Amino acid sequence: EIPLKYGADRLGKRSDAAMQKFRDNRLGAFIHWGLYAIPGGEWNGKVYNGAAEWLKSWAKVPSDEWMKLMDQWNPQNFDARAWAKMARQMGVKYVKITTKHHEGFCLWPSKYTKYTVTNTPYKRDILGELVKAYNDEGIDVHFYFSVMDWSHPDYRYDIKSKEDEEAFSRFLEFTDNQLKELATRYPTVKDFWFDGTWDASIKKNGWWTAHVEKMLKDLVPGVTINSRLRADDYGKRHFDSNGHLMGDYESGYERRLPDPVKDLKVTRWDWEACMTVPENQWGYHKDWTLSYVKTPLEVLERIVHAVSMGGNMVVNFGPQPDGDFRPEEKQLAESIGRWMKKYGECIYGCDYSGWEKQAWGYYTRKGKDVYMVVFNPPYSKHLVVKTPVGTEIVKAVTVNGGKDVKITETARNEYNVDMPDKDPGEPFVIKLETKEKTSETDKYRDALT
Ligand SMILES: Cc1ccc([C@@H]2N[C@@H](C)[C@@H](O)[C@H]2O)cc1
Repeated sequence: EIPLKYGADRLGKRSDAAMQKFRDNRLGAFIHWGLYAIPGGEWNGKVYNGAAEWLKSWAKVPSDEWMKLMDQWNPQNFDARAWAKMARQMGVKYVKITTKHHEGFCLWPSKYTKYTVTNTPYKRDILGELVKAYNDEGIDVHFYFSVMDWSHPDYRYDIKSKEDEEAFSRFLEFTDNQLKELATRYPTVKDFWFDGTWDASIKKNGWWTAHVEKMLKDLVPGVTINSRLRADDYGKRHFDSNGHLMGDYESGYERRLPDPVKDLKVTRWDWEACMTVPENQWGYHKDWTLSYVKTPLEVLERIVHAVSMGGNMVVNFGPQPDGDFRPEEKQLAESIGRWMKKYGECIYGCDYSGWEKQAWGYYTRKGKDVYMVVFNPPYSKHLVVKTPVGTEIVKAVTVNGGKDVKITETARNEYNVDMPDKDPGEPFVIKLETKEKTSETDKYRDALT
């Protein structure tokens, strides 16, 4: 291994209670809310089909013109308690909120910039109201923070001169101040999820990313930090130059998931995926017909897929400029919540099973219990299960029904699990109780080939 000053400061998964809670939460929601919600993807009469929160970039709007949107920031239908109730009903255990996205507009009254909610007709501390409302519902709050800040004159994409160096040094101090402000104003924050850290300017300042991780962990004991913040001595990001994960969990699975067969390496570390419901809209876009919009079942499958590989899943919501949610997102939350109420025990506190994936769906595991989450019932009416060597199935029951399900041993470490008598008409869950195999001898003979 090569010596590093700013590489991973820990090998292996964190094992403290705060990280266990992060892991057990499993299902989160993203809130992308900022000035970009006002134009909603349209500028000067032209609708752009790129990500709505990047409209300033697509339409090449100068920052001072873009920030004039603050005069229109007045979300009269914003109700933090209603947002928190919707999150509880969806069954999310945490919410990640964009405190400041690339545009530089702050949802909290930062004293380090004029681009905040204070200087809008609305005035109120939206972030503070959301932190309280979510926490009151027993929901953890995570802060999304974009290091790249299009509104700040000292931001630099690269460091090519002494002037760049001096400006960027001022920018890093400004960023430190905002992060300290967030950590001290909202001490119940459980996580910082950094974005906007891919530019050369950050890669050349790996030391600063290590300093931010340490500063926040000193200010908020137990807080978790995503790998995307981190660059090492050589500008290597997420995994340091020795291949060790930096931060507390990998945060590279944005709008994509690891393959359940080819990418099993991810089960060795903690990771969290995040996803959009349309193809690529994080912020509010007025026209969702411009790309495919995932159905609740397609969102659910991604949630289960992530948990089956020992990861978390964060489903994105882009609130409207008036502070309410679009009907499609309310329906999604309601639909996922209905499923979680019945079957959520296969998600919360669950992890990778170590069992070989089958076509009918995904496994998750909690202790000695293995859950079968069935998305694709087979014409054979038998769900094939292959247990690891030394493990046998004692019992199978339906979750949310408690009915026994017949299991037939078909070969060594192979079983047919019957489908429930009545087709649930939706993805359903069977809980397998397992135990270590008592005897190694059995009636099966391997072929001689
Ligand atoms: C190329 C690109 C850069 C940044 C993003 C941001 N990361 C997501 C989590 C959103 O915040 C999106 O704006 C997406 C694509």
